[in-house]
Amino acid sequence: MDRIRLVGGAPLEGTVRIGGAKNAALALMPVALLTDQTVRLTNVPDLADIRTMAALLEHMGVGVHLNGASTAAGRVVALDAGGLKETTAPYDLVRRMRASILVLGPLVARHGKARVSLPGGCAIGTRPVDLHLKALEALGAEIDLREGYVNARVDGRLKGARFAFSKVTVGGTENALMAAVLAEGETILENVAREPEIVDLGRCLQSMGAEIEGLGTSTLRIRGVESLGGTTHAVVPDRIETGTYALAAAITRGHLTLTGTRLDLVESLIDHLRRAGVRVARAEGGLEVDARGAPVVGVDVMTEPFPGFPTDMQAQWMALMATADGASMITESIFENRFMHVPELTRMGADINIHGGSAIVRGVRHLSGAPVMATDLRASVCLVLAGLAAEGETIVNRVYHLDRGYECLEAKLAACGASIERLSERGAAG
Ligand SMILES: CC(=O)N[C@H]1[C@@H](OP(=O)(O)OP(=O)(O)OC[C@H]2O[C@@H](n3ccc(=O)[nH]c3=O)[C@H](O)[C@@H]2O)O[C@H](CO)[C@@H](O)[C@@H]1O
Ligand SMILES: C=C(OP(=O)(O)O)C(=O)O
Repeated sequence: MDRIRLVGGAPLEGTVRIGGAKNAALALMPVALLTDQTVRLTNVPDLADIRTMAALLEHMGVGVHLNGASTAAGRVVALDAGGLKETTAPYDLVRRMRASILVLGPLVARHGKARVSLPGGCAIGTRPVDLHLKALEALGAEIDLREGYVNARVDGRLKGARFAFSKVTVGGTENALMAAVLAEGETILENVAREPEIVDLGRCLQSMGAEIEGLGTSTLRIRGVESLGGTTHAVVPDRIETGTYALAAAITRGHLTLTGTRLDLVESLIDHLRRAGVRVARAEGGLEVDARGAPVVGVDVMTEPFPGFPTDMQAQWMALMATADGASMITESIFENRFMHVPELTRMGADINIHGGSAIVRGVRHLSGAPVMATDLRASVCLVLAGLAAEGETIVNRVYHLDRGYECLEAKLAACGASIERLSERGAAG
């Protein structure tokens, strides 16, 4: 299994190009199931999760064409569901990636049936999909759970309805939205997620002929149409990749320009960074993060649905706070088990205590490099950030987590002066 070797201490300096958002692309790819015309996505990141979604769609008979290697403008993926032959998402593919559940809404809306393996929990929490199912039932789908699978069917079309989510859910909103666009009549979805990935999904659907009002607000009004056409759509920039590199600049007290991204996607994070003492400014095609000479101070955060501070940035923020002046409290309100990075950061010399859903972090003068391992994507990248700031060598194990969400992580960091390399299975640099 590959590992990442880092030697910390160098302030990063340079430019990083931010790719398209993994979490937007994972919702946009199943959109192809809603039409028999071609859906062409640009700015698609080259990531393990994208390949898993491509494999799942191919298994169903969707033609998936990647334009080869990544280019400066990201990958183009063309999806064609004209020859769909299968409406089952098998356990073997779903267990590799929870976002596979996003095929459920489109399948039942356009093909009247779907059999999708229940994704189950993962390292960060139990992560039920009850609200996805309730929303689809409200639209008239008959759903039963058997042998670990969700079986959904409807005779004819789904029917528009009013449904209020009891809790804000990104995936639940995406599934309901993709189902409602082909339902008969009007659907009103209340208390929906407002994440930029939902807005991106909605805009893509609109470009295919869907009638949606309220994108970016907590109520969506959808007038169902009989069919949707093809489209070409550019995936929104990845705000979590943006935030991660912003914190790489901050934790190394360096200076990075991030291109291909937008400040409005990361406002809450930027607000917290500025309060910590880091300078952030809009730059041509992106933003500039300057922490040179900054005495980074402790700032509390609480994770919340967008536009609040993202749970997917909580671990990286903790790495920064571990090296800040003073103490901070980090409260995780979305997932019940998202502090797995704490014991590993502690092994690197961080001073962190967990009290229920909050962690008290007391900044230390120096972290020290160590062999570390994490059980999820953002926890793993938080250890990379800690390693960039630590004295000595850090080895991050289980790199496959990083490959789910960060394209060319080592190359992007090395180009800005980090001492970082990937060690292949046999220990040679690769
Ligand atoms: C592929 C993707 O886009 N993943 C993101 C998505 O995950 P995902 O869509 O799985 O996260 P949700 O927004 O659905 O989860 C939010 C909370 O709602 C709960 N819940 C969710 C659905 C449901 O039916 N019942 C229920 O109780 C979850 O357990 C969690 O506590 O949003 C999360 C929250 O911003 C991010 O951390 C993930 O990176
Ligand atoms: C939690 C994440 O992804 P997923 O929902 O696919 O597990 C993430 O991107 O941080």
